Amino acid sequence: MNDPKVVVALDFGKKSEALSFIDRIEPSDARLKVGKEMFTYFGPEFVKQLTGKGFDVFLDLKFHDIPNTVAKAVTAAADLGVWMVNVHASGGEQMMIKSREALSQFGSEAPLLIAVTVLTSMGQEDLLGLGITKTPAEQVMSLAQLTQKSGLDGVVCSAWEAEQLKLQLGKDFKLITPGIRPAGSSSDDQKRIMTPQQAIDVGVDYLVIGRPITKAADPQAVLQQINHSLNV
Ligand SMILES: O=c1ccn([C@@H]2O[C@H](COP(=O)(O)O)[C@@H](O)[C@H]2O)c(=O)[nH]1
Repeated sequence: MNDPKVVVALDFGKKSEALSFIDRIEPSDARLKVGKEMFTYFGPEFVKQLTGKGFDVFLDLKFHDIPNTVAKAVTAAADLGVWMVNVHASGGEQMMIKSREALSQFGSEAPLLIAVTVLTSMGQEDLLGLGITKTPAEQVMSLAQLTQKSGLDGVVCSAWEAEQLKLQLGKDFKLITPGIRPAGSSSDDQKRIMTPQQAIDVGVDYLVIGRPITKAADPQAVLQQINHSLNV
């Protein structure tokens, strides 16, 4: 598979567990996501270890700060050689534009720059708690429109919003969706979920999958089953 659709969220508690999984898969099987937990424990060296093995790494640190700080943070991510990096769309247009501009110096080597819209662990009630009266779908759409206007490559959203986003923002605007659950697996703390096959069918570009793989007795076997079910 030349363009693996699955991005495994490497939320392993121990580095040794992550490495033993990685040693049993190929870069053509999956891309890897390093998030806040593993990055905080193991830092840039861990990311370099993964890129050194030939894996595409999505550095999921969801930067959200003033424009200057975030532009420098995404530059540091690009210096690490990651495939994709993200910011929070709610950081606003100026923050996203400055980040996009900061990556222009990397030319064709620049990582994909995407923005988080509404976390997949959130539903209508959670938005109301923040004083947001839009539905999750409406809020995702307005943040995605702002993201596209700011020149970014795509968004993190749930698969529930994918069809409408592709329709309104075009097929080249990348959709990366956590909240993916194979049929029968626990939803954990995710609220807007879909199965891998359904997500591909509604037009998602990359599926972020963590616990259904990382908590399995045989993570490599589960990944292969998911890839097989996708038939891509
Ligand atoms: O809206 C979002 C944004 C990021 N995530 C991250 O994706 C994985 C999902 O892991 P699962 O175990 O498959 O639930 C995790 O690292 C989150 O930090 C998200 O879930 N939702």
